[in-house]
This record gives sequence, C-alpha cells and structure tokens, in this order.
Amino acid sequence: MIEVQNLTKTYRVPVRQAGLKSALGSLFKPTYEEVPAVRGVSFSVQAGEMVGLIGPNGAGKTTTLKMLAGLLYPSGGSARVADFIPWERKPAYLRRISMVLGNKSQLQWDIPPLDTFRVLGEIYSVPRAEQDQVIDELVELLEMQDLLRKPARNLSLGERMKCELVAGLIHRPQVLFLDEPTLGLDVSMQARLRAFVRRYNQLHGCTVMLTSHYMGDVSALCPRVILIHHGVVLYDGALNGLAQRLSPFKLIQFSLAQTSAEALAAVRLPDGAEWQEGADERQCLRVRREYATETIAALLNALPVADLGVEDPPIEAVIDQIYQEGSL
Ligand SMILES: Nc1ncnc2c1ncn2[C@@H]1O[C@H](COP(=O)(O)OP(=O)(O)OP(=O)(O)O)[C@@H](O)[C@H]1O
Repeated sequence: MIEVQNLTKTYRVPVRQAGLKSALGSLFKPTYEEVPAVRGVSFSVQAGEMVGLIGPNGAGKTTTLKMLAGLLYPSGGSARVADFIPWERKPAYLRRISMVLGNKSQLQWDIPPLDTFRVLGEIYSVPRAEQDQVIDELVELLEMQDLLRKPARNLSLGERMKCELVAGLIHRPQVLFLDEPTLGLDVSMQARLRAFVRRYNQLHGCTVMLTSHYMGDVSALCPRVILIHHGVVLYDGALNGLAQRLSPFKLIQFSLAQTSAEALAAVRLPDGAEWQEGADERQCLRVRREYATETIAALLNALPVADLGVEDPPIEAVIDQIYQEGSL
C-alpha cells in the first residue's frame, strides 16, 4: 500500500541576524540555510497494517508523513501510496487518504461539527446516504452523540479530537496518517481514542501510519515501528524486538532468602554493571547482554537467591536512551 524509496526533504530557511540593519539587508540580499529534515528514508507498508513512526523531536516524522499525504514536495526519492504519487495530489488520491493532526484543526470554529462533516462530505463527493452511514457509525464508536451540535469552539480538547477523527474519516480513506492524535489528552481519553483507532482498523482494514511521543499509543496500536533519527531510519521491525536489537543491556531481577548488604557488595560484577531500582523490593542489576550469563552464575554462587528473572529493559527506557544518545 505504501512504498517509499530513498525519500529526502531539505528545507531552505531564510537566515537573518537580529537588528534593523540586518533586517533591511535581508530584504535585498536574503541568505538561506539548508535544513536536511529527511535524509534517504525507505520502507514499505502492507494494506491494513498499523505502523508507528517514532523518533525524538525534529527527527523528520511529520515531514515524512506530510510528503506521503501530498502536502510537501520531496527534495529527492520516490513514494507510491495506494498506487499514486502523493505529491501529484490527484483528486482520486486525496479521496483515498486522510491526515489527522493533533495540533491542527480542520473543524470550522463557529459552526457545529456536524455541519463541518457535511461540508467535507460534499467536498469529497460522498453521497448523502453514505455520509449518514459513516457519521452514525463513527459517532457511535466514539460515543459522541451530544457533541454534534455544539459549536466547535466550545469543545474540550478530547471532544475536538473525536470530531477531527470523524472529519478525517468521512470519505472512508484507505490510508490514515495520524500525527500525534492524543497530544495533550488525559490518559482516559488517550485510551478511548486508541481503542477507536484499533476498532476502526479491524472493521475497515484501513492502513494506519501513526506518530506519537506517547509509547502507550504506539504499543497499543502498532506491532511494527519505524524509528527515525536525524532524518534516517535506525530501526524498522517489531516493537517487541526493538529492545533486543537496540539496547545492549539486560535486567537481572532477583530476590534473596535473606538480605545481606555485605554479601551483595562482595559479588564480583562485570564492567559497566549497574544496580537499579527493582520492583517489589527485588534487587535489579543492569548488565551488558554478553555478560548476563556469567553475572547470573556469580549471583547464584555468592548469594541465597530465592528467585531470579532476566528481562529486556522497558521500552520507554530503551527509547529514551536512543533519543538521548542520538545514535546506535
Ligand atoms: N517548514 C519548515 N521549514 C524549515 N524547517 C522545518 C520545517 N518543518 C520542519 N523543519 C525542520 O525539519 C526537521 C524535522 O522536523 P519534523 O517536524 O519533520 O520533525 P518531527 O520528527 O515531526 O518532530 P516532532 O516530534 O517535534 O514533531 C526539524 O529540524 C525542523 O526544525
């Protein structure tokens, strides 16, 4: 459904020093800086898949989605979505896709959402009976009967996002680009919107590409993630394989029959081993993967271990580490 080959985007940004003289100078002789936002991204997505595009601020996620949605022209590379070249913006293509942004609204502020849905339905040439069907279905799934006739400007953030989703799905797109759909929402509203997106995908097989900084969104919806950093793909694969591939550490959690600080301090640990806060008063040791077996042997030899488990670090910690280090 989505094929992306070596896609790049470099923004050309005017640079101006502070001060009136520089401002006047830049009017006559503007200078520009090149900002490489996406630098050769390639991936493909099957019909019906839900894929998370993750990465730190400024990684190039929104720029990638905007190119795929036909909102930006790339600097290089190619992409095909539903057999169309997105930036040609053919009407038939725009009827097959939708982009919903958590930080931008397509609702008309002064009119009720229902009227906006109708206007969008007409723009996309959706027959009236089909509009009714889509609106009824989505309104029921999102439990938002009471929102349809309130002016959009009076809606809360969560209520507005529900309406944005209906507005974005009125023409039943095959591909949905969701950019930070749960931005700023409370945890309960986040969970409801996630449940909706999952249900919608099950019912209609819509392909979903999602960006979010909330790992809860990604882990609830996307079995597969594409991790972008500095405009390049660092990882493309199963979410639950991310820690194994990208984190060089294992967590060894154990509890002791008798706790003895002296015995713990006497265990010979490999280089780089670090004590961490363990759950339920268990001890937790972070070691490099290659040292995990010998560390476990040393612990079992030296201590009265009652039980012991080895895990990958939590996905949030792995992501945080990658984002901070900036490379792998
Ligand atoms: N219109 C623009 N003009 C110039 N530079 C831009 C523009 N939009 C984005 N950029 C730059 O391109 C880079 C990638 O931005 P982008 O918005 O794609 O990142 P992102 O991964 O979506 O970040 P975030 O998670 O913060 O939304 C950043 O360095 C950003 O400053």
